[in-house]
Amino acid sequence: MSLMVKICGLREQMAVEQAVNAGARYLGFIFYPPSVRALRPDEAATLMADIPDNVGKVGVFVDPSDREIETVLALCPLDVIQLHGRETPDRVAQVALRSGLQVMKAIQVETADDLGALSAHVAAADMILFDAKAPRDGAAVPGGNGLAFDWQLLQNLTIDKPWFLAGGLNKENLALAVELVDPPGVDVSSGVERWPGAKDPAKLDAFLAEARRLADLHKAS
Ligand SMILES: O=C(O)c1ccccc1N[C@@H]1O[C@H](COP(=O)(O)O)[C@@H](O)[C@H]1O
Repeated sequence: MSLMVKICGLREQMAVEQAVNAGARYLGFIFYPPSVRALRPDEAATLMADIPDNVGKVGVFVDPSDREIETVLALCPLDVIQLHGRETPDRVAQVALRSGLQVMKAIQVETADDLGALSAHVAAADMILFDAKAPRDGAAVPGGNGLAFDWQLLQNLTIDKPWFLAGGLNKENLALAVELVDPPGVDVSSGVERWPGAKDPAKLDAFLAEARRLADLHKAS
């Protein structure tokens, strides 16, 4: 098993370099102004300048207009557009067609009902990401909340596209998550931070080392 790791919500050059050197497969940059991790396109472009081609650059959007996406793409060489709002499968397909990029659709999960539209999203998107539903507080952003959901809901899932488990992951709970869900990829933001928006070098290294350990364990078994 190779476990893909996506580190999301990057804002600092040092953290970008560290994530690349420690084996992250994807790096995520937030283009959603209400988030504490949001970046302007020019700031993100600077952070992306030296990322090697084998590491995917993911732009995270929430119900974006075409114009919002185009404004970011004018400066940022994204590989993947992550849609983390209430986008329908038709909208997902439209974004993929217009941008020519891969699209990762985030599905926010609380109960089995939240997986009802999964097959339509799988058909429309190139990748799927499962995250916890945001708190019902009206001020909450739809992701990056450090909240996990009931991972058992994803057990025995068969999806013929790459997919990621996200939501409240950290070094301590990664082994259990991987054992229960066996995801091809995992995605983390809060769990490798000192405080919202600031990545913690020690937590970042520990998370990526744990992901490598779990992948090696799986290979050896
Ligand atoms: O991180 C954010 O601020 C954010 C804002 C809006 C949409 C998505 C966002 N983040 C995504 O949420 C997952 C899970 O985060 P966490 O590990 O639970 O903190 C994160 O990896 C991003 O893909």
